[in-house]
Amino acid sequence: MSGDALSPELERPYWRLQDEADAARPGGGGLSATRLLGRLAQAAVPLWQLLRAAAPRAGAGLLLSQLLVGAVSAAALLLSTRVLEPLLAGGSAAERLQAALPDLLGLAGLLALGLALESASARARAHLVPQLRRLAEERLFRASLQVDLAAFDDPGFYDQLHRARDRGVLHLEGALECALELLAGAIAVLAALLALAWLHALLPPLLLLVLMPQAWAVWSAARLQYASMATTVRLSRETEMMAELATQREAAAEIRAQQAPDFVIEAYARSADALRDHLVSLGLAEARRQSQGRWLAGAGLALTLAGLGLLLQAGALPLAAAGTAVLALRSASAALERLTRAAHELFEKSLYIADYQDFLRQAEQRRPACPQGALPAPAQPGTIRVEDLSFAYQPGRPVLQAINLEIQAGQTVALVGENGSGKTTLAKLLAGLYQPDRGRICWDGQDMAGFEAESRAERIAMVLQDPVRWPRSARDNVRIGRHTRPDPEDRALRAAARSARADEVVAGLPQGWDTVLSRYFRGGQDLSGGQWQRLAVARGLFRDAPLVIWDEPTAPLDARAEAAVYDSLRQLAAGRTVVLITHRLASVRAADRIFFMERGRLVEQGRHEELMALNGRYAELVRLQNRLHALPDTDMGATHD
Ligand SMILES: Nc1ncnc2c1ncn2[C@@H]1O[C@H](COP(=O)(O)OP(=O)(O)OP(=O)(O)O)[C@@H](O)[C@H]1O
Repeated sequence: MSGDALSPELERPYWRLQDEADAARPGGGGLSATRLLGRLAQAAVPLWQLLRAAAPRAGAGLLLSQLLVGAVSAAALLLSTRVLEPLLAGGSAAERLQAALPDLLGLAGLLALGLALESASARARAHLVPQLRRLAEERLFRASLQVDLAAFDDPGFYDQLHRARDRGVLHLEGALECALELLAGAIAVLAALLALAWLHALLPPLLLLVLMPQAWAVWSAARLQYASMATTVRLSRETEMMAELATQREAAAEIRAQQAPDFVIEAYARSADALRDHLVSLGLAEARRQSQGRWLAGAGLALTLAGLGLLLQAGALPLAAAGTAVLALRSASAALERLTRAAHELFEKSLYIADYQDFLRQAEQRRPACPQGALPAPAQPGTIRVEDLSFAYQPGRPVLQAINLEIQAGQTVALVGENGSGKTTLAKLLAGLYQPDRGRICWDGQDMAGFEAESRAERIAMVLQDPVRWPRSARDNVRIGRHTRPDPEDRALRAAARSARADEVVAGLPQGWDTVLSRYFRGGQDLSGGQWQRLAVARGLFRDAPLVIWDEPTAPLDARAEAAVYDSLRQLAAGRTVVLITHRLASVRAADRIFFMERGRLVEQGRHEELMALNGRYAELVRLQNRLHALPDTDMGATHD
């Protein structure tokens, strides 16, 4: 990676922020008040929906307590005037105190009520915030687990998912805090304004003289941050990428082997220095605005006090009301600061929340459609016929073209061909993981797209080329093949493991089947590539389905384990349909049918002997492999037959 700024491609995933920041630049529309209010409202809607779903009562209780806190503080302000009136009147101190006592007690009661409401609202928040996160996360995971597999091949969708996961959920949680702060601040300012309006109609405008400069300072600082958001995000991303490389377990060995620590540190320092300089200049500009705001607020305060003095002198305002006005001024200005800060933060978070919402909407559209009148798939998939099938991951770049083939029920067939010829893709279509762009796949004459997705998946066991290494126990790694299958005393589990020679792997683990297979956990254990593969094969065997699709099941296995897997495959084949993808042509000699693929097309098919007699592409590959293993062309070089 060069030290220069990242390529536009790497920045693009955060296009939303980029667009927003562009809009904030001169001529880009700017951060208008309507834009801000619109964004805040947009963020509030999903928050409110989540709150209602997570804990409707606690949510409503929280809102009510916030409103009551505002009402109590307005009442307390008004009562302060009545307390001040006798205190500022003539008479001895004892007489004045006695006259003020009832209202003083009332004021104390109101303050106590305010405190009780505050603590009730804090308790409700403590309940709500984790529940909100939990629900938001679950919605995200459910949505991503339910989308079509093809969605994961769309870089836009995949990026959106990660933005929603990495930032959306986190910011939703923070946004709730901000929204509550905003509400509390707004209610407190409103309460102060109402209380002052009650005392004298001229007091609210006087209060605004102090509040407006303060609001202006926070607002313009927010605009500055907003305008520089794209730069901040880009530089932070660069820095984070390097920080992640420096701390990742996966990269640790290679960084050392390539003697690259200095390279990583230098790359980190370049972007981190730029980020630091950018943040410092932004911070200084913000501080300038804030201090201008403070000076203006000071001037506003002087004007307000002068106005109060004039009202007092003219006898338009009693001294007690003037005292209350000063109290209201202090409380409103503190509340305004809270409010503007919360609004600013909520605005920033609203961008991420919009990402989260967009993702959920997209995911909903990407859910596989359940066809009207879908039927349960037959218990035993009969003859499988692929008719004129074509498929492309990206428009205009076909990976499979006009495939026609037939697999009889109970046959073991092999898909062979060079790298990238489309074998895995065809296997995934056979498994229903992708839908053909053209043509169809029929089970006993019925288009498999018309079967209920769940029941269709039930009939298929698939071991993929690069199986998932579940960071769970060894037992879970096998049982996940059919986790709901009752298996008293692990009998089926152990049988599957024996067939895949995974039992030997488990015997060497410190806690046997209960060993957690991940070094990320204390006491966890990692396995070699071949050992993982044995577990994956056991997983496929444990699944015990009538249609079995094996994609390179033995690639990383040693000869003994490979022989064991093929033995089990032969046993497994009885009564099942097996589709085997392999580059080891020796292992497909006994297949009932071999399909040879080339550049997305099916170019040859037949039994081994037929294809050898044809002397085409398959025969050429067989001869090549034999030469590699120094075997005569008549021999298939089977190591385990
Ligand atoms: N998810 C994907 N998105 C886009 N293109 C893909 C995707 N998966 C595979 N391809 C492309 O489709 C073509 C066929 O890939 P496929 O994995 O089906 O081939 P294969 O015959 O199984 O290869 P190999 O023998 O190397 O496993 C390749 O050109 C590959 O780059």
